[in-house]
Amino acid sequence: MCDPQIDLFFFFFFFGNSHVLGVGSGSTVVYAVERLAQRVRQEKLNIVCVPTSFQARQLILKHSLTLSDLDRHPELDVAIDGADEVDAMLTLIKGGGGCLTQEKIVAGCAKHFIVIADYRKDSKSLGQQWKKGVPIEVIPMAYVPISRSIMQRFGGEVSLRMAVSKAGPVVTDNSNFILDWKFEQAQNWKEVNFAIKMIPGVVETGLFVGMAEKVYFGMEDGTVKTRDPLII
Ligand SMILES: O=C[C@H](O)[C@H](O)[C@H](O)COP(=O)(O)O
Repeated sequence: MCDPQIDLFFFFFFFGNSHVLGVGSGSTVVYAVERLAQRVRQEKLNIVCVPTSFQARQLILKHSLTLSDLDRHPELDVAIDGADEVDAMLTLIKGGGGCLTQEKIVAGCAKHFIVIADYRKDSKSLGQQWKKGVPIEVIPMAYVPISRSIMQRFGGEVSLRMAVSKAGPVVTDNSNFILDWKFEQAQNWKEVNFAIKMIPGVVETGLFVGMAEKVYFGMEDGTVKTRDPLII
């Protein structure tokens, strides 16, 4: 993501100087927060930031931005976040880094939800680019029945995400487990998201349907492509 496009984004959404911003998680958001911090310092903007994860909170503190939460700021002007995959309708897969639940809550509280991603996340249909499946955050004691239920109803393979530098499973910022559902074919993502959420023990899915308002793709040649939803 090049700076001019990030500037365009900030110009568009921060035309005043007092805003509440949701800060997403992952590696891409880091660039946006760095640029935001520069602008806040240079222009003395009054921006309050609501994090979507432990990582986002640390990022906000590292850059001496003003940290807030949904208790104090339940309505946000804009939330900015990365994605693991974005399809033609702006349906997203998120949660590759295990942070989907707080991200969805914060995005849902924002008037505008903007996604920044590199060209490798851009696809026509979910599953073309992101091969690790749809992340689903679950209550630990329910991970086996939930896995079985998803496979029986929707096919594919569900696996418990295992930690890399720790024995056992990944534990989320909310003390839950993550399942990764490798689906076999494109689905009606709105219906599937709803159906999975209805399974007892499911906390949230990494399917973000009808939420993103605009996506900025950083392209290989340094240019930026934008996409607005075809249907919301
Ligand atoms: O769990 C992680 C979040 O959903 C991230 O926003 C997503 O994985 C994209 O991360 P990155 O910008 O590192 O590709």
